[in-house]
Amino acid sequence: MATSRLNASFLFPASRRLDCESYVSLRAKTVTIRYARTIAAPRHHLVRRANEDRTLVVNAVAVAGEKPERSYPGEPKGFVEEIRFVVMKMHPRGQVKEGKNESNGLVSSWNFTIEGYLKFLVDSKLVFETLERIINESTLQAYAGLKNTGLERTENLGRDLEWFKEQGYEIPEPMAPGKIYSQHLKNIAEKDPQAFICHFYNINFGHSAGGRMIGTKVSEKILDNKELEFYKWDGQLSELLQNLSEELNKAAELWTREEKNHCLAETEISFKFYWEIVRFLMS
Ligand code: HEM
Repeated sequence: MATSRLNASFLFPASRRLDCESYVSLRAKTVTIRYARTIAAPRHHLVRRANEDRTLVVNAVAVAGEKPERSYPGEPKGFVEEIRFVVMKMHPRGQVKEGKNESNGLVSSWNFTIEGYLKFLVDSKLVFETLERIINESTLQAYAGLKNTGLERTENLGRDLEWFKEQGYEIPEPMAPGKIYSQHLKNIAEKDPQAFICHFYNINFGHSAGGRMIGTKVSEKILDNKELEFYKWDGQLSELLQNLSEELNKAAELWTREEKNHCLAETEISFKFYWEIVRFLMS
């Protein structure tokens, strides 16, 4: 019999007494158990830790001959890799190759205009602003590690828009795609942290990947290679992203498989909503 590390999490009704052993024999491995309100912690020799955030970590004994649970693409590397896998499948193939300079794909054929780019920047600012305000003002434990990641973009975008204004351009008001996305974020922020965190991941990582690639092309084609603040970060971007990945993986460790799947399912909404903003760049 072997004892192995855990990745499964399990929500059980506070009213029911937990029968560790029967659960363990179903799943084997170590199990994280979250519960909604204080209950008598199950007195069982398998309980390793009962902490303030109402999580019990249990070492379970693997049952001989038990089939391993279904694993999800990316799962062994952590939950962020799972979301990444889902969102990458939503990208048309050419887009990713283009990002790696392997093809002259979709974005290269777009005829950028300052007018379209300004709409894109204004709506992006509204979305980042909403995302960042929610995280900063929320008292939800799930968002605690997402404050001050160094990836915040609102102020930088504000400086860029100021620069365009100084150049004599009129800054448009936010349009429907930005307003709709922002409203969606507000709607889910308090009641659905798994969905909200999906957007948090996609917006931050999407901007640092495809977003930067698009920014470079816009800059070359219509801004005389001017590098905007939107694409500048204090410190190493790779490090900031790595830190955020770790925080997101940590948050997701407390989720049930159903909650993780719910987060993954939100990816499609995130991609669609942000895509509507990216579309301002096509003309
Ligand atoms: C024209 C539109 C887009 C282009 C050209 C594009 C391009 C790219 C490229 C080149 C990568 C890097 C792939 C790699 O390193 O293997 C990437 C990654 C990614 N994209 Fe997009 N993308 C676009 C739209 C979107 C949208 C609408 C979203 C969702 C909000 C999104 C979210 C992401 C995410 C989350 C990643 C993973 C980043 C990482 O793990 O570092 N992308 N995209």
